[in-house]
Amino acid sequence: MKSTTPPYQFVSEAKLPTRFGDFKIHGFVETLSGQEHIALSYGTWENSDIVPIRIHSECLTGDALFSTRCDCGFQLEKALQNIVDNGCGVLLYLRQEGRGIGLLNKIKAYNLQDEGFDTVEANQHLGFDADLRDYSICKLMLDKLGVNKVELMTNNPKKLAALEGMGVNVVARKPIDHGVTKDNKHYLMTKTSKMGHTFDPDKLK
Ligand SMILES: Nc1nc2c(ncn2[C@@H]2O[C@H](COP(=O)(O)OP(=O)(O)OP(=O)(O)O)[C@@H](O)[C@H]2O)c(=O)[nH]1
Repeated sequence: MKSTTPPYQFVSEAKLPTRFGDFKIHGFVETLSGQEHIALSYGTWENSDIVPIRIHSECLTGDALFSTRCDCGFQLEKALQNIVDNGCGVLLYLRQEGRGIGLLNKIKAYNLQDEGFDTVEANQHLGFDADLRDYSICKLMLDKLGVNKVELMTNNPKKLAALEGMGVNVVARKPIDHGVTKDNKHYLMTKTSKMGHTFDPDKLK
């Protein structure tokens, strides 16, 4: 009999105290590619509760190196703070750097943006679609954590559609239009005009 390998697997979990509060970290892997992803959880909930969650795509430059040319690091901090303030919640941290093109390609895209391309044109000039991300692992992560109903922190309607397409009950969207800097304003305006992001226009003036 042929055995079917699941596309994603849970691997392990542990305590993760942070500057924001005491989280747990849960590790997952894409079976075929070996790509690793993590979830952070805070507090407890019942199956029927609405749990605030953020799906955050890896951004080494913004999340770990304090870059101000995107809003990623600011959003990551805001999401963790929101979760702690709420008393419970989940952050899915997906290792899909550079909207899926990888770190070094993102640096190439930044190089093109330094020359005047916008974030979408730069990807396309390198031969990539504007956004290559796949959210299908989120379902396993949320199932493993016992999350059925969510309030999603995002400005990106594609994340909402992806979750709903997998059968996750998205009860509400919480905007996370946070972290506008002089260095990322043009980037955020491009995401709004070309990638369908919703962003409070007053914050981009
Ligand atoms: N290719 C490319 N990727 C970028 C650029 N700037 C940031 N990124 C990546 O874009 C992704 C942003 O992820 P998120 O903040 O989770 O997603 P988002 O689409 O902005 O949606 P929300 O923040 O949820 O509203 C990360 O993977 C970053 O590394 C860029 O100029 N080019």
